[in-house]
Amino acid sequence: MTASLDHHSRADAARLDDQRTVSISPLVAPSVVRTEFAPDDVASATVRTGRGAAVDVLNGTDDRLLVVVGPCSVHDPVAAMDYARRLAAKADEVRDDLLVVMRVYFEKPRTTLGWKGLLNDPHLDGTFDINTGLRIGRKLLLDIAGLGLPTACEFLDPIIPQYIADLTTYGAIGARTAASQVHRQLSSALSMPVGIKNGTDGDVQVAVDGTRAAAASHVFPGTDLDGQAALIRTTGNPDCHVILRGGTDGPNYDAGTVADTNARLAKAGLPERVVIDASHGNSRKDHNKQVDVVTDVAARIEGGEEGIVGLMLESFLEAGRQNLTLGHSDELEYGKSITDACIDWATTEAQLDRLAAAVVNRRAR
Ligand SMILES: O=C[C@H](O)[C@H](O)COP(=O)(O)O
Ligand SMILES: C=C(OP(=O)(O)O)C(=O)O
Repeated sequence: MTASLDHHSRADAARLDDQRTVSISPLVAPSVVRTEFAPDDVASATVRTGRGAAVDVLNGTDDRLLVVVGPCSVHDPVAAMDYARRLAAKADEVRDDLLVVMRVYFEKPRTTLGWKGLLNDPHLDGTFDINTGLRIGRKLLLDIAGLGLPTACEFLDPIIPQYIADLTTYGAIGARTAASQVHRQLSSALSMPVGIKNGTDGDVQVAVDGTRAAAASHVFPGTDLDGQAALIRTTGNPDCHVILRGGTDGPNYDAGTVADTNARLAKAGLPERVVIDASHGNSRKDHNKQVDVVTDVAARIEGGEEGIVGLMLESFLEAGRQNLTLGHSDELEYGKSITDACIDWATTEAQLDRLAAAVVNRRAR
């Protein structure tokens, strides 16, 4: 546009623009980061096999439960790998009954303000070294895939998937972006199953609508692997589904809401299946209440309730949460969340055992 403007118009346009932009600097291209951290055969097989298994569980051709479990956010790659090694061993132990996928969440959608995740501020000090964050994040996904453990990410910024989506087995669209057309279009392009959360106010229809929109084909502006602006044309994603996460009015993991959600999905011509998030509005952000959710849902599953295909848990090495003071990450307690409170490792193992037993008991019915 600017090239066709005369000298006066260009000067005028410059005065109209960049009134609040402090600086614009280069972002490393996705292809560069992908080349630096390329998947080997083991990592590729983890993602390919994990995605296929997740689709089978969602479609009911695999009778296991999908369990997406891990920290609310990753802030320390060393602790994340420590957790991943334990989870990989546990996942192997329960593999006949559960498909375990580790939450490796790098992007945090904030209610107002706060640390926005490892990709945005990897040094936890407000320096926003995103070029390093993208490399740290991708390397972590690669290292976890190398353990044979599939990973899940929330996708928030529409540019980010080009850097990490190829290593991701399960994607999520959060409660704050479920209504966003940008995120629905993005979901329609993603090569993995994507769970779309109900709204923070508890509105389930927004997630049903999002699932329907993401199943359709779209054409939208995005970026290609070289970081160039590009037009993206998609097929639509048939593996999207609703995640019930509760809301400001309280929990929504009850059988009535599950049945109502599945009825809404059927009415929209979509598969009747939901994932239940034991945390967030369903635990009223009290990590201990996640155990109540698992206990209740496990009993219902083994009792024959249909339509629940998976659960999501927020879990880390240590229980609870701690506050981050930017620039003082050396003061943080190892293995404890700096965003939402999590259940600890021992409690996590017990919940996985309980869910595995529910699947065994359901089979025995
Ligand atoms: O899952 C994480 C949080 O619930 C979400 O990012 C919102 O966090 P906030 O309300 O602390 O900003
Ligand atoms: C931000 C998250 O959840 P929600 O969108 O449900 O608040 C999350 O799962 O990390």
